[in-house]
Amino acid sequence: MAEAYDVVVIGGGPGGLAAAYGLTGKKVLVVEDNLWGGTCPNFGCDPKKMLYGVVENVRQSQAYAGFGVTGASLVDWPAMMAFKRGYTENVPRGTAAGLTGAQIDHRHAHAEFVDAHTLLVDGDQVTATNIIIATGAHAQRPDIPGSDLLETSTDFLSLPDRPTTIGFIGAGYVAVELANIAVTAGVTVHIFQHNHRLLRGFPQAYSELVAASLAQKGVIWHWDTEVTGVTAANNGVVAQTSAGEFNLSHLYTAMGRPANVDGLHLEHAGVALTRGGIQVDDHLRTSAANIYAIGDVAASPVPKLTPVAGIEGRYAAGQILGNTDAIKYPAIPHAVFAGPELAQVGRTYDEAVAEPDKYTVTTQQVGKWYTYNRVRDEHAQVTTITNKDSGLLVGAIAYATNAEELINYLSQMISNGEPVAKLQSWVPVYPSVASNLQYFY
Ligand SMILES: Cc1cc2nc3c(=O)[nH]c(=O)nc-3n(C[C@H](O)[C@H](O)[C@H](O)COP(=O)(O)OP(=O)(O)OC[C@H]3O[C@@H](n4cnc5c(N)ncnc54)[C@H](O)[C@@H]3O)c2cc1C
Ligand SMILES: NC(=O)c1ccc[n+]([C@@H]2O[C@H](COP(=O)([O-])OP(=O)(O)OC[C@H]3O[C@@H](n4cnc5c(N)ncnc54)[C@H](O)[C@@H]3O)[C@@H](O)[C@H]2O)c1
Repeated sequence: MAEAYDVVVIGGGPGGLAAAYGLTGKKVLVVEDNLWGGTCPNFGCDPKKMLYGVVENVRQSQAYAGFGVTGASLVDWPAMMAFKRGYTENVPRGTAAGLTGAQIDHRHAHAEFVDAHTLLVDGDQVTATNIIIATGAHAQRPDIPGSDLLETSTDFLSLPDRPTTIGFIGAGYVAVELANIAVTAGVTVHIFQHNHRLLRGFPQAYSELVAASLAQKGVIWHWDTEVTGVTAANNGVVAQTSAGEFNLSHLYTAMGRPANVDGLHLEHAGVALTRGGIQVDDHLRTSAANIYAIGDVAASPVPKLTPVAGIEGRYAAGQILGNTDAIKYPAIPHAVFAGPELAQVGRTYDEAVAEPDKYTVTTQQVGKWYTYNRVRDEHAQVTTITNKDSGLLVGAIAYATNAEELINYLSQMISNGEPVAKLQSWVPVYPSVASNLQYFY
């Protein structure tokens, strides 16, 4: 007989785990067919930022050359990867142990739908009143000859030895962040982008600062370039492109991350797809009333990030426990770890300049300010967007060393609707990222 649960969660990443831990009092099963913890701690944010920490130290140390630091600062690739593995290799076991400790049933197995209340979990039938789909996303592959020779960010993040020459198809988050790690470590890096725009979600002027910084570090940009095919070579691959042929040790696809829906048999449960993933309403309910979709797999109108998957997981759990409010997202900050970081939150630059009667947009070159001068960050730049009626901060963009921390503070002020006057009665450590806040707007 099929085992019966109140809720089955498909996917043991940040979204699925947040949902499972939020379902207090329910009989829950979590099913994961790869590594417990999902993309972020195994193949995404966390290992990426460990490598970033190493190369940021090199970049910052180089910035002080002639200002008190002498001698070459270089990346030892195998040691950097061993440092990363020291963290990642404990993630799956630790995550599964957490579920055991919380007495949440979990199975390392593949799940697929039989109908809206029944799943096949590695061949066993399991029934559930509610099902939460939290299956994440995967790297898109272009439809070109030799596509199977392309590697992904997951392969990059476990490269045991430093490659000589690599390429990325695409100029979004993944390509920019991994190219920065590689080029700072002494690798020759090519980026092939089919148009002339990187980091689409950020204001163009800011994205171009990142492009210029990467070019200065040695990244070779190939704008308006299509990769048309890939063939195997002795020491790697040859990329055929509209700009000619390139011999590369590795070529990575970084063209976006479509939803993981293959093999789920959503059609058996009446769950509809749309552009961007599984169609959900403002309660994260799919077209099947008892089934929710959260995180990267859901076509919810928010960036696909770990904190978003967490918010959506906790929200879906709350719905199953009886809450009926529509989901309301707070201001969601995001950052590209590009050495230095480009980060933003809230109302976007393009939205604000389109409504000059409503918003004041203030851009300041802050490289000569004490805070940025002391970290040798001469190109630092910050834009704030305020609402003309209320005077409140509604958006911000920063390109600076530790921009992610600056944006975290500004994000808190936006979410809480705090006026700048509130900063007068707040005492941050001086000098620090926070001690500048009142001067930005
Ligand atoms: C290189 C890289 C860097 C990133 N850096 C950042 C960052 O700095 N900050 C940030 O906020 N976000 C970052 N992200 C995005 C972040 O990793 C995702 O937004 C987050 O992991 C989404 O969580 P999720 O639970 O929705 O999906 P996932 O973490 O992908 O988890 C889904 C899980 O479901 C499992 N699964 C899929 N199908 C089935 C099935 N049929 N049966 C059972 N299990 C299944 C998968 O194996 C996977 O473990 C990065 C992503 C990448 C690739
Ligand atoms: N720091 C972070 O928060 C972080 C880091 C990495 C990934 N992520 C998440 O992962 C998602 C996926 O990242 P991504 O970089 O794969 O996608 P992306 O959507 O950020 O960028 C995709 C890039 O590929 C380009 N592209 C698309 N088709 C192409 C083609 N045929 N030829 C050449 N270029 C092509 C696009 O123009 C774009 O520049 C992000 O949107 C984000 O949600 C977040």
